[in-house]
Amino acid sequence: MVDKRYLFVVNPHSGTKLRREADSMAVWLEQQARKAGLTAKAIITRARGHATDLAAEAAATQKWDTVVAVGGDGTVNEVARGLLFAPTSLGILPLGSGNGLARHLGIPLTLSAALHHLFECPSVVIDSATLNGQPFFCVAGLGFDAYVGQLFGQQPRRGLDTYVRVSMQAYLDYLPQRIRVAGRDTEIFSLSFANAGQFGNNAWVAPHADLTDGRLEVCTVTPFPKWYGTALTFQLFTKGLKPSTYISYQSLREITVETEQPTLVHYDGEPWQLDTGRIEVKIVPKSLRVKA
Ligand SMILES: Nc1ncnc2c1ncn2[C@@H]1O[C@H](COP(=O)(O)OP(=O)(O)OP(=O)(O)O)[C@@H](O)[C@H]1O
Repeated sequence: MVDKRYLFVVNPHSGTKLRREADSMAVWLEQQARKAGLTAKAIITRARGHATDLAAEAAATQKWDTVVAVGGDGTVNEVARGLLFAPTSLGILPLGSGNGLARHLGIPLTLSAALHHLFECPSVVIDSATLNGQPFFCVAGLGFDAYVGQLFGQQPRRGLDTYVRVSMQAYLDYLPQRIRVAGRDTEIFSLSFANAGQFGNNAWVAPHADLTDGRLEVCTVTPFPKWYGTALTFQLFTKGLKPSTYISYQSLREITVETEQPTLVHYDGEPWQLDTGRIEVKIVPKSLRVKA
């Protein structure tokens, strides 16, 4: 059955385009849906968390078949957490900075193609995961990636160019951190919990990740010499990251990590300063219906 009723949730703080064009985007989306013979409403979010309230209400009332996150992975996260275990589907129009989940799912990146795809494609049921109870859908982690997420969140402007600048700056001042996993101490550059394969912008941290296998791909990067940074970056952006002296993978349903101090983590690129040194990450199999 093709979905007929669409609620578009537009985040005016995603990427670079929506900041200027959220109002006209909302009008255009409703028009396009009407032209396609569909029922639709577009709402611009008023604050962080608003998208979750809208999605949760849609799931509870079943007034909408699909709630569409119009934005990046942060918006996808907010909408998706309101739809967990509901018959209502998540849709994605990737207008953020990284768009990791959309890219993993093969959703087109141009607006008109993504909208056409959204109206035509079926839905599939995928896994989600939690980090200390906080749902995530793409990738969560600690170390360098969390530091980049924090610096990025502090920038007045989003977008790919900001990501590149912030990542390079972070690489210069980031210090590795010590963690304990299963009674073993390790020094890490980063530790990533991948439900989907990439952070966004085609940075593939776990090219083999499968959204429907009931597992997380845990990627540990240990501190590496400067010369290896170039090779690592090349592999990351060519989907070629693989086990090496500095990189290892584990395919797990859950993992507990301990840190000496409460640490900074990220979930789907959103920074989060924990108030505990214990990090529990778990897969939640088959928990989200998504149009892809
Ligand atoms: N009305 C709003 N006002 C302020 N912040 C908002 C609002 N609605 C959503 N947000 C927040 O905006 C942030 C950025 O959104 P999002 O992640 O979609 O964009 P992005 O960071 O540019 O893209 P990506 O995550 O793909 O890199 C998220 O943290 C989200 O919670």
